Amino acid sequence: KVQHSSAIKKKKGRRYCCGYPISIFFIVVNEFCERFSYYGMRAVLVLYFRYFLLWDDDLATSIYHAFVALCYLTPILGAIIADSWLGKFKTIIYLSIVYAIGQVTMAISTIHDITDANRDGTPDNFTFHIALSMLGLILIALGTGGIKPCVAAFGGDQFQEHQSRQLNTFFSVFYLCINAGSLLSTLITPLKSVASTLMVFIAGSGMYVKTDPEGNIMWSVCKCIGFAIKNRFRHRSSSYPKREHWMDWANEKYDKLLIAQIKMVLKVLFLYIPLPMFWTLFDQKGSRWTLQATTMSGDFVSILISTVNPILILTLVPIMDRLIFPLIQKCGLNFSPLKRMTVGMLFAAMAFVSAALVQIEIDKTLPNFPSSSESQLKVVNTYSTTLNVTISPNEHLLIESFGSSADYVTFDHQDITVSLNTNPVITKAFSLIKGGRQTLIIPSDPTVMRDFVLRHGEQWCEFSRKFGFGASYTFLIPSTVFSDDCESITEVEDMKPNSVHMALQIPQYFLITTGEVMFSVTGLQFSYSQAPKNMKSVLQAGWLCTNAVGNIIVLIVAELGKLPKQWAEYLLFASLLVAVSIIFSIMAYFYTYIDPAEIEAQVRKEQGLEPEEMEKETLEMEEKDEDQKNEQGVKQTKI
Ligand SMILES: CC(C)C[C@H](NC(=O)[C@@H](N)CC(C)C)C(=O)O
Repeated sequence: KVQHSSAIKKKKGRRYCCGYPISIFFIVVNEFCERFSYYGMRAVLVLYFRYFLLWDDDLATSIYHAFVALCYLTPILGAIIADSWLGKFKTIIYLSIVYAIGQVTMAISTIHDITDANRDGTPDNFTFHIALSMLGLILIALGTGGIKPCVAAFGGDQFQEHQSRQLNTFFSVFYLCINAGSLLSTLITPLKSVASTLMVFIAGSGMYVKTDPEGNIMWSVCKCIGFAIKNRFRHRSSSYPKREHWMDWANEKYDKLLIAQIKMVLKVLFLYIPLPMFWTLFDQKGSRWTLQATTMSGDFVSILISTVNPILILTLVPIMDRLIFPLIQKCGLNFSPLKRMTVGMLFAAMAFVSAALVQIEIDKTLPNFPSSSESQLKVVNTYSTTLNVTISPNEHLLIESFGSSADYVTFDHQDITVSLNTNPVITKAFSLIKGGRQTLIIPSDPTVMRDFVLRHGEQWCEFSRKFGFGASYTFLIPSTVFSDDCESITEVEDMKPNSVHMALQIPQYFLITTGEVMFSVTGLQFSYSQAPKNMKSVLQAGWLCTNAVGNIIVLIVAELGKLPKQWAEYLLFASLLVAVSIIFSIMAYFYTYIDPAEIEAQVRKEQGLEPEEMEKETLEMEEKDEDQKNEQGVKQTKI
């Protein structure tokens, strides 16, 4: 009772603005700064691996995905610390310090002068830099992941039970801040942002509602589940009467309230099983879709593509919240949170169908590369006259001087003989590389061959033309050329530039972001509303874990190899998500929404704890009155 009254006393310090507790301002600004720091660092991480640590593409991508997965696994640790030991407020403070140390460690690891004794611009001891950066990344993952479930749940704690509308708006604004932070971080450098994150959070210290942790709750949960399983196994004979729920087998030893709370959490966690599939598709934005963009044309659009998701979130969240959802409600349709999440999944599946269609368009324009048993050859003629080139047995090409064969010629054998109609006729045998592309250059006259560098010292030729994305060229430089006759240099296009414009990716980004708003924002709210009071952070962590599992699936899929056609892989993922969303909708159909506070009150009542409950209710009523007075006070002051 003493502990309870002290919690209520703290609640009485609440201050309001427009019906919202002022304390949430500090929490959303804190989230904005944290995401600014996280995404700013993440944006340059692969580049750091690739160009500073000199790792290859595969290693850089794998470590990057492993880091992202770790960031969404550590929430479990943060939630356990918060709900069982330190409480959310202190956990956020301590883990933010760990986060800041991680960022500083990471920053130090990028200073090559530390080990560059000979000052040649490259570090002398890569092991030192790798070890330091890995330590930094682990600390960052611990910090960012650890505080993530606590910040969302701590924000939710600032509201009272009758403020469910404000609570939903809070989660939407919270999501907006995540994306505003990430958007800004791609535009400006995230300098000192972890320090600001911490300072903003501490600034609101006096205004927060801080609920105390209830002992080592996770340990009690594990012991209770373990006991229920053991007890069920001991009474497996059919002579024992069945119990309504398998957790009821813990009734003999554990508190009914704890059992009821575990049941609530398990019910939601079970519902989460199919959800990682959504994130598997969502997270391919950063890998497969980015690779798809590299085979497309468009300069400035590439910047837009990297920021299109947060920009769309900033526009779609208010549109959905203020227009679409109320409109659906007005039409008398019950668009419950789980239905929204199912529709969100279907949107993500549609995004992948759109990606497949774009891929089919791209494939039409991509060069036809040789299969592993074929070889391809292009012939370039730098001879002074047009030549008739015969490639055995029956390929005849007419190539004018300083020109090339129209395209690569494909052979299903490797040994060829090339004959030229020069005087005398020249014939030469070649062995081509299997599965490769080669160019055969017919020299002008081997005796007068000379080197020419396109831009070097005295001799240079400037090309003002723009080279297309993805194209490849060969320059034919006559042996007689000097800097004043650049015109005689001929350009042969080996590979055509990409011609499918990046703007075609916008529909798939629009669809996946619409899906994200329906799925992710709703999932965040749902996880908070369905969790018992003492396990709010744990359920937030469970929700974030679905993202970690999704990322791990991406890693496995990338390692296992791909289908021969990329568009087929996109369609496969889309169909998998449709199948998963059907399973999820069936599970959702059988899920009954609960009010955890009401269930807890009911169990307490059954346990004969009415007096305390009544006292709490009375206190809450008093508090509600006081809050209303507060709100009116604010309004009157405004008037
Ligand atoms: C697991 C998530 C809820 C991740 C969430 N991401 C987003 O909101 C993205 N739209 C951001 C974008 C820049 C990829 C987060 O908390 O970062």
